[in-house]
Amino acid sequence: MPEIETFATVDDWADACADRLASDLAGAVSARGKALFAGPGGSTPAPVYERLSRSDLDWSRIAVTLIDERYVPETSPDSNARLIRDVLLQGPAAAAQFIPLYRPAVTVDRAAAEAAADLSSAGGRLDTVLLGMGEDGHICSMFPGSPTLKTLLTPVLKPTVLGVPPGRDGAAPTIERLSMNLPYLMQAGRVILALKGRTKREVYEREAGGDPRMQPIAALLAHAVPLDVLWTEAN
Ligand SMILES: O=C1O[C@H](COP(=O)(O)O)[C@@H](O)[C@H](O)[C@H]1O
Repeated sequence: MPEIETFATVDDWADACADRLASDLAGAVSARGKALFAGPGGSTPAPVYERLSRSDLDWSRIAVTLIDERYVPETSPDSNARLIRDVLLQGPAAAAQFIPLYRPAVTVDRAAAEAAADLSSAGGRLDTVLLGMGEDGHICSMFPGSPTLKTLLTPVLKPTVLGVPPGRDGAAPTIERLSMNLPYLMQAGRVILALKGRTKREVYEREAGGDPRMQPIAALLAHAVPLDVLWTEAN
């Protein structure tokens, strides 16, 4: 299990996350002339996105996407794309290409297939990833106990984006979603799991010892995802 790196303040934690992402993106641009980044939605990433958006990078060579999304248009307050546009794709970072997962389509599965094709055209392999985790242990839209979890956590499939139906009997997720699968994280250059608050640390430590077929955190550890875990107690 990777060491949990502890930061005294949210500022220190967000600086460290943003510095590592910026360093990975700069390295990829320098080595290949382009870079691909994927990040989460939710309440965690805003201070990291604010800092990253101010990084001195050749943003015109960087493509930005999401690790997961609710199946809603950007006009919805639940849209992860909206967070990315409002917080990350500002200032110098406005020059980046944005590849949304959501697009209007006949079904969420069709939208997922189109998003996967667009990502493949952009190079496919993620140079660096920012990952959040819910207090129920979900990462991306891999919800413990949900019907699509087993497929999302299957390590031998190709990296792709899948449609995620709502859980049964009101279980999470409450609406349709799109999610990268585990192989997408396995082929990334680096995955930074950004955790805030004591509860999330406890969930991470508990889930790490779980069954990799059922617990997303256990799957990250079992399948050699190149993981940094950065935590601050402050919420
Ligand atoms: O549903 C989601 O939640 C997780 C965690 O969100 P947080 O509010 O606890 O930070 C997030 O990583 C994911 O991208 C999002 O779709």
